[in-house]
Amino acid sequence: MNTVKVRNIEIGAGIPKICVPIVGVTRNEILDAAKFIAAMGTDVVEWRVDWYQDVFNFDEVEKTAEELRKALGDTPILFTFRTSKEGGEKAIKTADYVELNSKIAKTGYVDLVDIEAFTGDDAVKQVISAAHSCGVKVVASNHDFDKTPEKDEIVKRLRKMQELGADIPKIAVMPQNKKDVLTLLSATEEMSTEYADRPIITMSMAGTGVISRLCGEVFGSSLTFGAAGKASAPGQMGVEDLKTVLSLLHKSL
Ligand SMILES: O=C1C[C@@](O)(C(=O)O)C[C@@H](O)[C@@H]1O
Repeated sequence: MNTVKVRNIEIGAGIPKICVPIVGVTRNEILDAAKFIAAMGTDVVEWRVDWYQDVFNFDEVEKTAEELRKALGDTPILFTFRTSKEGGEKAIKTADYVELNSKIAKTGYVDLVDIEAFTGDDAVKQVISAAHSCGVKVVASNHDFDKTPEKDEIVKRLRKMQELGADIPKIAVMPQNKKDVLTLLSATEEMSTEYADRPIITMSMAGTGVISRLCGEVFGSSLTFGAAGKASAPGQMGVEDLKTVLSLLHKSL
């Protein structure tokens, strides 16, 4: 199993890494959140840029990214535009989405970019190759905020992300009952032991799915999202509690 190294964090090795999202609307809100998170300490920060009011002005995005990098020191930054069709705040034209992700990768201010895997294979490959050409890693993602697909379908999507060349395949699904959480965990176990040659990230959302955000080290998910202030998705636990649970489990494994 290959791991993914970003700055001094090795995703896929040992205890699952904690990623804290920033969902500020203004530059000040974003930087205040960054300072708060930096003081608290986390493995990775996700900038959910779809929340940012100036996201369609790419020069402003770059300026904010530069400030964000300063505020976060050496903490790796994951840059994510979550589109409205996958549960995010805004819609974006595919050409702009590719341009935004490619441009931000080139700045050197971010370490990872998130590309929604079902944007279209050409667009996904374009972002992956732009990111890789400047040493930026790619998380390919897929979200279902209504339901949990069958196990085979979840595995199929994760495998497709790997085949497209993403460094880290990721899927977030909504459980309608407890069995759906088992389906997600079972797909995670199967993908990570039988098919993946790289780290993967999976989660079952909301309260019913919260267990899946804690047991990644057992079933094969390498990173978990935790909230510091406003959560970016249902079911995210506070970072301090998350750290406690992950380390308790780690000690007993
Ligand atoms: O893809 C994900 C996972 C997530 O949706 C979650 O359920 O924790 C939170 C998002 O901010 C992130 O981009």
